[in-house]
Amino acid sequence: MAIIEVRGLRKTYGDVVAVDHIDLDVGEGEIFGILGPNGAGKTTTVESIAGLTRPTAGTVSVAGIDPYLDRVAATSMIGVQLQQAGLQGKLTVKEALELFASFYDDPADGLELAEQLGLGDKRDAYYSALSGGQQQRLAIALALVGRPRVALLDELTTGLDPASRRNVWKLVEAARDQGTTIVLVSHLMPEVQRLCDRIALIDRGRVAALDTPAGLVASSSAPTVMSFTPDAPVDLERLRALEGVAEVRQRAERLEVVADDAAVLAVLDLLSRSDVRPEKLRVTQSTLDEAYLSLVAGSENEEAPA
Ligand SMILES: Nc1ncnc2c1ncn2[C@@H]1O[C@H](COP(=O)(O)OP(=O)(O)OP(=O)(O)O)[C@@H](O)[C@H]1O
Repeated sequence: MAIIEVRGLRKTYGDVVAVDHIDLDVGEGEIFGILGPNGAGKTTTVESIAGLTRPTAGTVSVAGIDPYLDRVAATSMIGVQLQQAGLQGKLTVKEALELFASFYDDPADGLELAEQLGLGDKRDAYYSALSGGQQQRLAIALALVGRPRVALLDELTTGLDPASRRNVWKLVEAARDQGTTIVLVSHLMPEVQRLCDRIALIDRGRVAALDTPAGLVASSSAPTVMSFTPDAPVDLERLRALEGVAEVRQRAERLEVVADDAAVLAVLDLLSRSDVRPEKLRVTQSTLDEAYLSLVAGSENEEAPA
């Protein structure tokens, strides 16, 4: 069942069309990822789902309410981590967690959450005295402290160190296991691949693709590359003639065969019938990174994710 329904969402700022016409359904209990180039409209979409911005056209429903019009219900149901938390500098970590917990009926233990995010020794520190990464971890804690039905996490771990990133991933998974539906924006492919059940790829204000991480990889045109050292001469023309083989390259004593997934077995079969052993065989499947780049190819925006 969809807990978030976005229909025909459009948002313009003067002449700038931030979101063009977006339809999305996010199922209850899902971790749903939003990917896309800088300026594609991801934050605007998340802010619309949070009810923080008024759509120019279209509708947003979160558990049956309009989050822009019904602010009271939205605040008690949705936790939001924005790129700019905009907290008062003279609020301590503990005070901020207590304040945000007070918006919800059944909040988690804020200090325990702070501990899990490595902020245990910063409980009495002012927000303004935290480092950028610490402020970001606090923003994640504030989004999750209410055990909200829906958590919206924008640029989840951008700028966090690898250990903190893994802690955040565990927390996000734990929140989902406790029933929170999560929408996250990220530029980090390993993060999206590990966490997300489905991904919407947003490009120039529209949904360019929507699938599971594996589905996106499979549907992209990014190829598989087989690389091996043959122990005997290979008839390269016969290899090139196989269906699904796009290219055969000789790299010193190694051969690289660029092919679609289905052709891999045909290549191995031909080698076997020719009595050639493919030594040190490596098959590099296309990654989500490559799928992303092939799906947004042609975008006027040159910027790509890290
Ligand atoms: N308040 C605003 N006023 C004017 N233009 C805006 C405003 N907010 C966003 N935009 C424009 O709308 C477009 C989409 O912005 P948005 O922040 O949604 O992109 P994004 O996909 O989140 O980008 P990023 O990955 O860089 O965070 C951009 O062209 C941006 O300049």
